[in-house]
Amino acid sequence: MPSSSKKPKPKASSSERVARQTAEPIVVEDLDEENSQEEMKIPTGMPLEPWHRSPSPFESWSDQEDTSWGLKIVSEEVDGWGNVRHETQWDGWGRQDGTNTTWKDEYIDDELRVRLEVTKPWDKREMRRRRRMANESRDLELSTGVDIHNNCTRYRAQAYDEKKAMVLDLKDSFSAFYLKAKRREPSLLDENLDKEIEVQEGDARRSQRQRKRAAKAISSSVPSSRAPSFKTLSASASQSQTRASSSATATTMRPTPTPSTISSLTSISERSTPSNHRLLTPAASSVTLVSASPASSSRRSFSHIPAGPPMSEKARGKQPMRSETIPPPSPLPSRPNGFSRRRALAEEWSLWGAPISIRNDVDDEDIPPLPRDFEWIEKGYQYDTGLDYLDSDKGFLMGCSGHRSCSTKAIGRCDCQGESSCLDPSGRKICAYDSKGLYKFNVLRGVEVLECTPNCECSDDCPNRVLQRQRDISLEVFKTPQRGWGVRAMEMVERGKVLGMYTGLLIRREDASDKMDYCFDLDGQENLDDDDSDAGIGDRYSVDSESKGNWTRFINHSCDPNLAIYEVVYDLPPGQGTPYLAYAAIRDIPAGEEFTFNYNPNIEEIVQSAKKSKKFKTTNGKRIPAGRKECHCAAQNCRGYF
Ligand SMILES: C[S@@+](CC[C@H](N)C(=O)[O-])C[C@H]1O[C@@H](n2cnc3c(N)ncnc32)[C@H](O)[C@@H]1O
Repeated sequence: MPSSSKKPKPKASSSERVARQTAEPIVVEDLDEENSQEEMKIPTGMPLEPWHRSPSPFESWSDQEDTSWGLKIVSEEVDGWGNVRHETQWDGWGRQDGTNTTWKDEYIDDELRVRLEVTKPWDKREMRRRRRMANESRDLELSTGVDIHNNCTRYRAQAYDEKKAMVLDLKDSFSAFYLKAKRREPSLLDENLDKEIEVQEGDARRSQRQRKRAAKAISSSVPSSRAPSFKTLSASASQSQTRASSSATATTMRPTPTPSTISSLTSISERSTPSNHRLLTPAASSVTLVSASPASSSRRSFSHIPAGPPMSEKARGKQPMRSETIPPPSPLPSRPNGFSRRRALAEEWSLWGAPISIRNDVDDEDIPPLPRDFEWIEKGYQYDTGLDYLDSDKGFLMGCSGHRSCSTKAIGRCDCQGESSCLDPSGRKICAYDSKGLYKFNVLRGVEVLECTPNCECSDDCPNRVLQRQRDISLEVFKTPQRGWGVRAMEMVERGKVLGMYTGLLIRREDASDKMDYCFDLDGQENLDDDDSDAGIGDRYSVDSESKGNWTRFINHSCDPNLAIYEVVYDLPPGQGTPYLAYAAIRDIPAGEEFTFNYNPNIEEIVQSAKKSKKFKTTNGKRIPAGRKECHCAAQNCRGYF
């Protein structure tokens, strides 16, 4: 439906502007004129003029500034640089010749740099069209008879990406199924196999439709044009409905305490003991989360959020290979009026596992300051330009034959542990987890833990699949007085509990700088040191979670941490320098205690080298090594910097 907008004054087209700015104006000829053919002839022997696009005919407007017009976008044009112009139809307006459209550069809010509400009907229609195109055929058209400009329009390029992602989705589910089926019954007739594969692919499509419906439910129930449009919402890979529904049941069955039972997290944390596992549900915390002036603060924070495209094909491609380990987002219940920005964000973050809530008792900041295109990645990496090859073919990963070989005691017998360097003192391969899935802290720093891979035949509850499991601890992202936002659990966490992984954009080490607050080198250290002698050497990588990541990006540093980091691989090859960074509880952590880890395990070396080179700076009267930050962890053994 057309939305209302201010006056239809079309701006001069870009070529028109060029014509106006050049000292020697380009003569604009009306091609409908009878003699236009004469004008266009290029005299032989003359050098060719640079190519100029024919400018739109000049139109003058004498509209009142405050006139509102209904408008409808009817087509768009994308140039080779991706700039978009919309053809717009204005209600009750037309030229004498019967035409009633104008061309306008992309409808963008100059201040917020987001597409305006008026483009929504058009964007939706285009998306439906692209999806139809992607669904109609699974062929990938690599070259066409049409010219390169048409081939590169947004319409075609996005349809191509979506189609590719869909094919990859199906391919993954197909090969996983095929491997399993073949191992289960090698003599399975091809005919039967074909039938089962059809069913499998049908399931993948069905779950894709369900995901889209879930994402639609979210976007349509947020009552603002600048509603968050977090791309991963509709971007999950094909996933098992069975697990999804069982996890949804678990969540809804939890008791919801009343506000009086959760008056303060601190008091709960004081009351909690390892034998007293208390659980706070985010439903309860959200009751108390409304800030002093919800309307104004939520409006302010909305300005960070674009009404951008609703999904990222890249994100979809990067969902974990073992699709069963993460359930698809389930449709959310309908929300009351006045639904807050904070709750919307918390609900989105909660789609991937146990609930996450957001709380601020310190000031009136509504939500953590996120880049407006922030994208949630619960597990895995996205790859920076040129690094896609690291996300290699899963077919090369080792696989075990399941049965009892994955027992935590006899892990050495597992075929997938061929390359494992997790060894006991006598050189035998050992499992990094106990039978409850708790990390045993028996692995040397830098040694990668090899969990079972997508090619293993064992089930999802295999004791050697831990980091890849769905997150089951409910969390709270909360504002601290001196360390910005932090994160804590809403329930007691047992020693060895594996909480999750650091996710984000995988970049080359040399592209990481000390300015990047959310960047961690893939050796478990925050990247703070510009003079890092490792930088640029060999295949070393870092993970940047500034604009893509999950709750772990909120974990602050402490000189007396309660979490440790270790390295894990399961759907990427071991030894290529791209392990996942897993967080495990070093000790029992009471509900409400902030999660922290040591950003600089090798701080001693850093201090020694600062002493040698005499590189120190003074911050708030404290003398700290250059490149370090002042620490406010408040631990008894705090060094004062990290
Ligand atoms: C990965 S982020 C952690 C989340 C961050 N607090 C936020 O609000 O998004 C790292 C940044 O948090 C802050 N930070 C973390 N630990 C801190 C500490 N112990 N003392 C002071 N600031 C800290 C620093 O600004 C650091 O660069």
